[in-house]
This record gives sequence, C-alpha cells and structure tokens, in this order.
Amino acid sequence: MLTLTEEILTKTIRVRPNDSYKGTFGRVVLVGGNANYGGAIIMASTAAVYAGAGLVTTGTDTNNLSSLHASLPEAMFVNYYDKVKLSHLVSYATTVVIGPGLGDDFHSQEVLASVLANINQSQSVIIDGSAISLLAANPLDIPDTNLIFTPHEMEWQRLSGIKISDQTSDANQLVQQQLNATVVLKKHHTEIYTGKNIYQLPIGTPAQATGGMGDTLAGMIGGFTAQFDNQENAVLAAVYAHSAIADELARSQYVVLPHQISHALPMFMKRYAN
Ligand SMILES: NC(=O)C1=CN([C@@H]2O[C@H](COP(=O)(O)OP(=O)(O)OC[C@H]3O[C@@H](n4cnc5c(N)ncnc54)[C@H](OP(=O)(O)O)[C@@H]3O)[C@@H](O)[C@H]2O)[C@@H](O)CC1
Ligand SMILES: Nc1ncnc2c1ncn2[C@@H]1O[C@H](COP(=O)(O)OP(=O)(O)O)[C@@H](O)[C@H]1O
Ligand SMILES: [Mg+2]
Repeated sequence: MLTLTEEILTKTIRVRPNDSYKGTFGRVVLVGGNANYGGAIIMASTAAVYAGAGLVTTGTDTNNLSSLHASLPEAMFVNYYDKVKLSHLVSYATTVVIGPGLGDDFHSQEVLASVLANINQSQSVIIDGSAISLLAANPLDIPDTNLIFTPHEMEWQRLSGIKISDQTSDANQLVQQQLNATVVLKKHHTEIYTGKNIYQLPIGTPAQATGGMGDTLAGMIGGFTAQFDNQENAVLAAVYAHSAIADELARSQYVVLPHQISHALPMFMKRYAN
C-alpha cells in the first residue's frame, strides 16, 4: 500500500490559464437531497463550487430550492423529478455526483436509474451515500465510464458483501477490480483503490466525525475531477485536501464542520497551485 503525500496537491492543482472561462473548469451536476436530507446535497454542491468547478447544477427535491439558493447562489437548480431536464443536464456534464441524501425509497431508485442511464463514456461519475446502498440492494446497469465509489465502511459492506471486520486490502481490491471503478473507502486513514495502486491517507482527524463530512468529500471530488485533467490524481488530491484542511482547522477547533472545509478551499488551493 502506498502512502499518499502532500505532493499530490502540487502534482494536481494548476494555476488557471488567463485564456479561460467558466466552461474551461467543467460542468458538475450533483443529484441527491430528498425532502429530509437536503443538507447533504447542499454541502456536496458547496464543496464543488468552492473547489472551483466552472458551473454547478444541483438536482434535488423542490423543497430544498430556497435553502440551496440562500447559502449557495452560485448553484443552478433542477427538480430531480423532471426527467427530461435532468437527463439533458446529466448528458452535458463533465462530472456527475449522485447519492448524497438521495434516500432509499422508490423515488430515489427512479432518480438513480434515470441518471445512470444518461451517463456517457467521457464523464467521471462519483457514486456516494444512498446511491451506493441503493445499488447494493437493487443492482442496475453501471455505465462504462470513469466511476468513483465513495463508501464508508458500512456502505462498502453492503456493496461488496465484505463484512467490516473482513475488509482487508486484498479482499477490497478483488471487488474493486470486479466493479472496474475507483473505490475511496472512507474511514480514519481512508484507503483509495484505483486499479493500478492502493493508497492510504496518512492524515485526518476525529474532528471530522460529523454528518455531512462525506457529502463534502463527494462534492470536492466532483470539483477536482471536473477541472483537472488527470482523473486519478484529481481524486487523490481531493481526498488529501479534505483531511489536510480538517487537520489545520482542528488545531484550534474541537470539531470541524463540513462547510468550513469547503469555505477554506479557495485559499488552501491557492497555496498549492503551480
Ligand atoms: N444533513 C444531511 O442531510 C445528511 C444526510 N446524510 C445522508 O444520509 C444518507 C444515509 O447515510 P448514513 O451514512 O447516515 O446512513 P447509512 O448508510 O445507513 O450508514 C449508517 C449505518 O452504518 C453504520 N456504520 C458502520 N460503520 C460506519 C462508518 N464507518 N461510517 C458510517 N456509518 C457506519 C452505522 O452504525 P452506527 O452509527 O449505528 O453504529 C449505521 O448503522 C446518505 O445519503 C447521506 O448522504 C448524511 O450524510 C448525514 C447528513
Ligand atoms: N475519526 C476520523 N478520522 C478521520 N476521518 C474521519 C473520521 N471520522 C470520519 N472521518 C471522515 O469523514 C467522512 C465521513 O463520511 P460519511 O460517513 O460518508 O459522512 P456523511 O455521509 O455524513 O457525509 C469521511 O471522509 C471519513 O474519512
Ligand atoms: Mg456519506
């Protein structure tokens, strides 16, 4: 297992070219947030915007529209039950994030199926939270594209069938290969299975153990994959930056709130851009 180091940030985060516009930095569509879990998709969308994605659209329940725009006016909105609009947006996205707060009912399943059916091979797709649990319960055709699963240990148990106590790197890698996807197995010292290598994150703090922390990581991976060319490095750098920022804040804070990580991103990324 390789240890992920700070070097991944300088390898990945680029100074923005002068000759650029918002389209240069990718279109991210994030889908999730039912009537109860609106905060999850708002936190993920916030992370994508603050990570520098050029255009961000949030597909969610209409109940979440005013809170989304109150905290994140940069995000556009689509009602995730509007299949025609959602399919159109998904097919033109650079990166799609599906799952934070999506829920586990019939409607959640319909939205997931409709998003996955409209993915094309040029896109990166981050599958998080409820979308992982839904896929574990009711397998769907998984699109042939750059897929990134971001399970916590219980979500990985559901998807892989490997009990948490049996989640060794060999067992995890075997299922990762069957999935033909990158797996970010989130925990203290998160492991990333890329297909070529297995990386371990050596940083991170229990100050991160609070609801929404993984939703924020999913949005960051969305923002990084949308704007940086090397997709593997983009995932690794997002995972590293998420915990590096948390460690910095935890020097003076007992708990680190997910939105604080997002809000710290622009200044943090500036330090590493080259
Ligand atoms: N503000 C919002 O809108 C928020 C919305 N959210 C959204 O909610 C949806 C459901 O996601 P979820 O993670 O909360 O629930 P679920 O998938 O059932 O997993 C929990 C079960 O697994 C177990 N468990 C064991 N090991 C574990 C581990 N390492 N990490 C975590 N859990 C572990 C755990 O054990 P226990 O805690 O009981 O000991 C429990 O039995 C999802 O879409 C998410 O995006 C949240 O992000 C919160 C903020
Ligand atoms: N004790 C810990 N040390 C380091 N990181 C942690 C710790 N507890 C949680 N995290 C991080 O917080 C995130 C939790 O993700 P997840 O369980 O999906 O949260 P949520 O679904 O509530 O957003 C992961 O990135 C995980 O690595
Ligand atoms: Mg989660």
